[in-house]
Amino acid sequence: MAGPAPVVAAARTAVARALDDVPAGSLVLVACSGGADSLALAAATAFVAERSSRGSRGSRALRAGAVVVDHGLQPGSADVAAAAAVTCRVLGLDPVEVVRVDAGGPGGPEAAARDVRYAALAATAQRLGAAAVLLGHTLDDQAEGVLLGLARGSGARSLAGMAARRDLLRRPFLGLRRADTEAVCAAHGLTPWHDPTNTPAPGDRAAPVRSRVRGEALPVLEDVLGPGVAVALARTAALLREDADALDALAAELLAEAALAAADASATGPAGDADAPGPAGDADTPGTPGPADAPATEQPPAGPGVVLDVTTLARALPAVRRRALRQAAARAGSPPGSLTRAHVLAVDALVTAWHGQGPADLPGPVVASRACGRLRLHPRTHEGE
Ligand SMILES: Nc1ncnc2c1ncn2[C@@H]1O[C@H](COP(=O)(O)OP(=O)(O)OP(=O)(O)O)[C@@H](O)[C@H]1O
Repeated sequence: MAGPAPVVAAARTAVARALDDVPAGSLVLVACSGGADSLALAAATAFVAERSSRGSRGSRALRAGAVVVDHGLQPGSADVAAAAAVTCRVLGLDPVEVVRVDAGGPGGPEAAARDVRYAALAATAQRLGAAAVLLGHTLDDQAEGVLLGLARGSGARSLAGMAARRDLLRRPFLGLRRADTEAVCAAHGLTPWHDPTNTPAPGDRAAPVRSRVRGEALPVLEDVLGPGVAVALARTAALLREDADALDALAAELLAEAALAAADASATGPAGDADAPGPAGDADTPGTPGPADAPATEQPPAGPGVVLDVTTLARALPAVRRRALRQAAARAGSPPGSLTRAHVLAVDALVTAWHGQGPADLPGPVVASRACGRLRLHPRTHEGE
């Protein structure tokens, strides 16, 4: 007997690999919108769970269910969600839950819907005791995100795109194309729902920007640069993920080292010699602490927050140091998504271009200030400090 179509087999293999560390007996949940990607994922996951039950002495090795989130943003969304849930049950997934959310939060409709969706998926997984939540993002989704990130001037972490695994979340289809998931659905006789906002009319400036990247920008790039642009963008994400992971690890080490050095210095008394401004107009001189003439009244930073040794920070490479400062700001209470490069450079200048400038204001609100060879990042108090 002929086996499944190659694309069906590829989808099943991708799901099985994504779940290879999930303990026997676990429940895994497919996040299903009813679109082609997540319906194909539901079909592949149902197969993998069913097959896992055959080789495990009667007890099901894996249980697979589904969560359908109804954002209530479009007329008929409840019907779309109900239809997706029915299809998931027919495929053999159990339990299947429809979760209604209120997507009217801040940040624009797309961002708000995404935030409440992820929160609903996490809450449902916790309530049902699921070991993993599977998402249907494909290589094309990854490529679109990288292109958007490039156009917005993002750094390596953002260009690294979506992780194949992060906490409970798994994205088995990052190596599959959107056309593959359509083909998997067709092979199973499934009719996916096509979200009308995903296919806006050309030039529709009111359409979600990601849909326009998908429908207009990427096709133009493929036309000009040749086919393979999406694959190349996804490869960029994979390469930068390795780089960003390495740099983040180095930055975390630097942060720990700089915090330890600051604590050691505190234990041995105020430094008092590293904070006099350098020569006037010398703001770009990197990493050169000024002469030992700090005002006698200056005290080392006190109170809560993150305290770091400036000399340790100044020795590091800019890419590592600026990441460490970003991590420090986040630790002090700055929402990472709100920290711009300008914010990070302002804190970096306190380390490498010190000329007695005042504190740097960061989102949170958090304040970064330098005194006695130490950099302190802390939540702004109501006294305005
Ligand atoms: N309403 C929803 N309910 C549950 N999961 C969802 C929902 N919307 C999206 N997801 C999950 O997030 C993934 C990516 O979402 P995105 O909005 O990019 O969907 P998409 O590209 O339209 O995918 P699909 O074809 O699966 O709808 C989906 O494949 C699915 O796993």
